Amino acid sequence: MSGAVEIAKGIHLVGVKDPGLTLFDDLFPTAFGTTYNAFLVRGATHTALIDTVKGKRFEELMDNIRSVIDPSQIDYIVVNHSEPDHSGSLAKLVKACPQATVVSSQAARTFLGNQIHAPFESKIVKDQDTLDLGGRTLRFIAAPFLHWPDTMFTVVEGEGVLFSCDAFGSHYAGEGAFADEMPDFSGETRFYYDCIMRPFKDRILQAVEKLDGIELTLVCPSHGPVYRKEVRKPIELYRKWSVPKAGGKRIAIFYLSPHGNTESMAEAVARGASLPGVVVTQCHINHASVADIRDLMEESDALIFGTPTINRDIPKPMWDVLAYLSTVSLKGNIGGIFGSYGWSGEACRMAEDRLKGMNFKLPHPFVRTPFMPKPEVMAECEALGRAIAEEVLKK
Ligand SMILES: Cc1cc2nc3c(=O)[nH]c(=O)nc-3n(C[C@H](O)[C@H](O)[C@H](O)COP(=O)(O)O)c2cc1C
Repeated sequence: MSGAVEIAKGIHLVGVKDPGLTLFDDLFPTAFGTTYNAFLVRGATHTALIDTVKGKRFEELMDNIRSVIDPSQIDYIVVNHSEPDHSGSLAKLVKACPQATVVSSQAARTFLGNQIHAPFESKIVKDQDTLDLGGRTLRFIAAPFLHWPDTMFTVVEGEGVLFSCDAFGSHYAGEGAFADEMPDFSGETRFYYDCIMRPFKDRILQAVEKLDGIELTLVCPSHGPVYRKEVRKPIELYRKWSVPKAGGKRIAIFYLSPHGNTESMAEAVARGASLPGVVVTQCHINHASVADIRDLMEESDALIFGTPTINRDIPKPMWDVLAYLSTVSLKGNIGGIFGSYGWSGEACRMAEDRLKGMNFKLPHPFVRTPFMPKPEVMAECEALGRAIAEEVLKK
């Protein structure tokens, strides 16, 4: 239902739209569906297809390609990233175009080998390598971890056409091909960044810097609309969202406390951590938004978690907070744990396992106590806070 659209002379958008999709990757809600963008780039002598579409939509991709050229004329299939929403049609495509060479990073080639258990012609490219299509040259720009280790951008040299893979994308299946033809979808661009790109802020800044010297005319992400006006806008937004906030040393204490005991311990931890030069924030997780919690995680040099034991477990709201750790770009990996319990007290050990699993350094053993903390336990909580603050100040 999508059809091919010529977005520049000899460059066609041949991907497909999926406006009915409500949940992407079984993980992220998509209120406006999505698109799987693929692009046909024709030179005087050779033709390249940039990315494919998800496997179930292969026939529509082929129809779109056929409306422009005979698929047997495709010489190269560039895989900017091997995730199946972009490479899922590759196995069928290499059968349909046996003369085509698959061009990718080494990492993508390895991942494709684990997805397509059949041989295919392959060419590995590195950062800044080029590929001649006859009067038109593709340049490859390594962009690792945007958002998989294999990712690269492809640029049509001298024409400023950037195929940016998942970077700058949006789950938004609007009418037409271009961003300026559609209602404002900037909320979807931000949501996409938060869901997919946010854990890789350092890598984003490195990749965006590589685009600085290129005069861009079109920015073509692999999801959502293509930018032909204000083409630098999504790139500059990525830079803005990824630059670390300036400021002194910060420690955040996340806790919840049905009966107030863990809260008392949190106050003692905060007292201990409040050394000169350290700003301590106590965050009752049920009184903060997810966005606030994730921002606080990213701004803080150390994260301390206070959790009671409920039904022999960490209570779900705290598990959720511990899960956010893998969805943000952490500034530091210093941590601590404390909490009250009644009779079995499993939660602190579980939280410790989670933090160790995330490579956290724990300068002080966790502090836990049955029910109401005694003065000596409060002193231990202060010592925990102080040990963490001292560790933060060393950095
Ligand atoms: C619904 C519920 C279930 C609980 N289950 C456990 C448990 O399995 N093991 C345990 O050691 N304590 C359990 N407790 C006791 C709490 O951990 C204890 O009351 C603790 O002091 C609560 O900390 P808080 O005052 O910070 O809320 C449970 C408490 C509640 C309310």
